[in-house]
Amino acid sequence: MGYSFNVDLRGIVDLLSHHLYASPRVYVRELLQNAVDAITARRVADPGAPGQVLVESPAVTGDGTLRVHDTGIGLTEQQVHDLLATIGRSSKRDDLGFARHEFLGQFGIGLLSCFLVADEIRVSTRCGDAPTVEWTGYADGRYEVAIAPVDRARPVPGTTVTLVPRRDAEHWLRGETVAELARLFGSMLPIAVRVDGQPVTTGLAPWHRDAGESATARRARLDRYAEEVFGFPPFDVIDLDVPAAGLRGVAFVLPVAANPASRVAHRVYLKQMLLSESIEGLLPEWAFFVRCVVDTTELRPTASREALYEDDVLDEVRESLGAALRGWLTALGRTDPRRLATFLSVHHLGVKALALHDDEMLRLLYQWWRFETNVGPMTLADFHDRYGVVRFIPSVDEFRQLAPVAAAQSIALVNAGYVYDAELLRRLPDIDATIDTEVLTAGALAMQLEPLDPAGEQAVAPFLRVARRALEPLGVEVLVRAFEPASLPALYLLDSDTALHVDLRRGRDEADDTWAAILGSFTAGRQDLPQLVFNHRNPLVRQTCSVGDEELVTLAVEGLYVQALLLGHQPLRPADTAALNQSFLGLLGRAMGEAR
Ligand SMILES: Nc1ncnc2c1ncn2[C@@H]1O[C@H](COP(=O)(O)OP(=O)(O)OP(=O)(O)O)[C@@H](O)[C@H]1O
Repeated sequence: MGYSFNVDLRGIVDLLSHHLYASPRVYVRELLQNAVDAITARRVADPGAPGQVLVESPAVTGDGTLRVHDTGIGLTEQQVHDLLATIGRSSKRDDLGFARHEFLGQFGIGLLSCFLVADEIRVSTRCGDAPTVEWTGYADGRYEVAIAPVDRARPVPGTTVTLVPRRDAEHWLRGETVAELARLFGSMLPIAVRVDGQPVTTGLAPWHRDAGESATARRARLDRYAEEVFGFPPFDVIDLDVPAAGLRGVAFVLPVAANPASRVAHRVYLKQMLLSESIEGLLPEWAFFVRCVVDTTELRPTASREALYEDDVLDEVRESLGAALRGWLTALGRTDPRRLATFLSVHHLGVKALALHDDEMLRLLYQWWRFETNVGPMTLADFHDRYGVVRFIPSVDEFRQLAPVAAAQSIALVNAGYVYDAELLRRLPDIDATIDTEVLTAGALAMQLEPLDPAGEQAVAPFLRVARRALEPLGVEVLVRAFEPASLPALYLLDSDTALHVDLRRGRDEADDTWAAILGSFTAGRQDLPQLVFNHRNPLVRQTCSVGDEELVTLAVEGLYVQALLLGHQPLRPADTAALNQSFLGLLGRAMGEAR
């Protein structure tokens, strides 16, 4: 046997009025919406019918209540029972239960939001020539209906909704508060709304074009709007138009970098009524550098009207708005590259994140973003034109260390150590197969440094022997090469791969047996060591090579080793610090001894 659900009316009213909405202020929106929908409905049959909504605050009514009068279609007694007293019943859906396009409402619960601020809702309504009906609803789910006595019969069709405020909610009904909320939610409505006699609607969207308004004046007006609503003077304003979603609006480009992790909230109107000031997910995630204000006829609200319903139309809107922003960026590159460069200097992180998966954005960066290189700041396009292979180093420290040496060997290098850069450079062949990219490793650079001739090799052999003996305990391989700049005595070379194995080896030596065995399995068979390359063109190194005094050579080698570590921004291990102390104190001792 089948049963129907029972409903606890008080629980449902409480749920729908108190727990669906984030703030009581939405009651003004729901009342305006019902009034506007009623006028729309009346105008379907009678396009010339008056369209006015008048709100009277307690200051005007004088009895502590708030009243909303409209010149809409009104309700018959039967409709009152059917629509006002049945939760979830709405006149704004078609026979199949779909929302009718011309109306703002659809769920049949909006009026209940008035219980957020009121104990009692009274409706006096007249439809056509039918008698005026009075309905009173209470927060506990009871309601009363009666035909109005003659002295309260309405002279013309329309509806008045009266709210009797709850004790602690009177402030929500104050004239200024209601006017402010009516302006916030309804200023764009095409129907005249007055609060205590003052008009609150203009019917104009911020992006409208006044006849005779110049482009500069419109831009100044939009700038003021962005300041007022979003709190910043926009870097640029992008007009948005997605006909398939009945969407119009503008995107304001932030003048300062936004935190990619922060909430990106937009102001969204549905059929000219503000849905929410903080809608997320309207744009693709990467578009964190704009704030939008849009009006749409096709997107669907959730029942609380505080978010957009995730559906295919929203997906398409997201895609179209993303395309509009990308179009703006590429157009800026064509028409005003300097402005694009300024934009990129602020928002490069966002664009780089986008370029990881978007060829067009990668092309834009390739053409216009100036990377740090060891031959000065330069776009990748220029770099490629000048040097062919786009050689880069994926670590800032390594770049700092190798850049001057590479420059002296005429090797041009890009610093790709900042976030996303290395991945973007590796992706360059995706946008142009003729672009070669290559990571410069420390090992490859060492290969470029000129070896000594056989006689030179022989001459430095005693030095090498002493240097190797001094540095072997520190796990460093020693070489002598001749390279520029001659002012650099020694170069410490450690690429990331080797660094990893050096770390693992160190960990293995310091760990207990179990860990040592695990770490050992990673380093097995690898003998990579960092290299210390002495520069035979450096006068001090030449001198050290020719000194017969082994103790002095050892002290000099240790000192030069630690200096090379510091130049390469390498951390000093205890053994390195010990070598530094030994060298410094030893050399001082020798100098003092000689001075005596
Ligand atoms: N001012 C009014 N004039 C005429 N009819 C009204 C008025 N206010 C409410 N109604 C009727 O009461 C019904 C229920 O209103 P309610 O605000 O609860 O829901 P809705 O507007 O249909 O949908 P939503 O929950 O999406 O707002 C409406 O569908 C409408 O038929």
